[in-house]
Amino acid sequence: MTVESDSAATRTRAVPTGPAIVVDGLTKRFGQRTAFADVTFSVDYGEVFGFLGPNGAGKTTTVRTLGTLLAPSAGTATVAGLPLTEANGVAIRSRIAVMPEQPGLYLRLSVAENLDFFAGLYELDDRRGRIERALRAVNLLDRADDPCRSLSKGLRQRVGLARALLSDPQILFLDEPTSGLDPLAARDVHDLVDGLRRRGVTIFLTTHRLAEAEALCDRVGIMNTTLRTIGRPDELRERLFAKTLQVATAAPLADPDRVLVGLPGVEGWHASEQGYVLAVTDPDLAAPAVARAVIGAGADLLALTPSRHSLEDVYLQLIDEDVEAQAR
Ligand SMILES: Nc1ncnc2c1ncn2[C@@H]1O[C@H](COP(=O)(O)OP(=O)(O)OP(=O)(O)O)[C@@H](O)[C@H]1O
Repeated sequence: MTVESDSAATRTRAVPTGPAIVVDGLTKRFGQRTAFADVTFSVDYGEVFGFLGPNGAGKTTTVRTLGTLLAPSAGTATVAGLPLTEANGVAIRSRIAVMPEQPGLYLRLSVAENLDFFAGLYELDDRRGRIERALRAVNLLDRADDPCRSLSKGLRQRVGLARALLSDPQILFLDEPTSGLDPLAARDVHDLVDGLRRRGVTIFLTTHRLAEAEALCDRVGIMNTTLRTIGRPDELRERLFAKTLQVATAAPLADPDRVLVGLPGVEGWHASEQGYVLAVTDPDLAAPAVARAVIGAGADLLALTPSRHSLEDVYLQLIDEDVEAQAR
């Protein structure tokens, strides 16, 4: 089944629905070294999927494998509706694009000349039209004649993105697209990724920047040779961390058990530096009852704050568990 949508380069084309990528037990070894093992997940068309993990976790090798640049050692995958086999390599590559960490541009050529060179290499039709649409998609039309040598790292990254968009891919693999960029240039890339998502491009994004993944990605997978977890950022937070309410009072409660135990949604409490940490089933249910009880007990309530765990907390928790397991 297909639905109509704008393409990455503002042209209307059909965007397939269903899984864009299906990976089942995929493994890649280089001799004795295992780059990644027994990885299973799927990504839907139109999703922005974040692939996170520490250095050496196997992210780039996974992208290179799904991008048909490396053959898997075991397992199966389907990419853009086609089984990942050597025979399907050309057909898969015509439906996807991979933007590596280094954009790999010819610095002496202009932006447009670079894109023309790659459009020729990929044997694409309508080169002028494609180049114009790709440049428009990354807001670089006005820099088309500038030599790439004269561009900042952030702008070169945008040219790399334009290069990846030339073939109007269904799936775009972005490997560390903001690596080495300053926060403003990184924000530009984020805005572009967001724009591509709105146009229905499926994005597979590897990154070390957890705030970036949290802001951009519908779901994330956390890798450390094997896939440690996968889900929406809020799901992962809920799965890993208990919900709490921090209660700050001007002075300690005379009898915290009498005030806090048995309140709706409150499962337990312990003292903290600022006051009390309450384990709760639902902070929205517990907070009003806690506020009434604390004030009712004659205490001055300074703050009532639900716990906030970031994707970074989830990541660090999982990776720390791996480090501890290896140390044992
Ligand atoms: N061509 C290769 N030959 C041998 N080993 C390799 C090769 N490519 C990658 N590896 C190994 O596979 C493992 C995974 O590497 P990979 O580059 O996929 O990790 P990564 O998660 O992308 O890391 P980073 O965040 O540092 O880019 C590493 O141990 C790496 O040394």
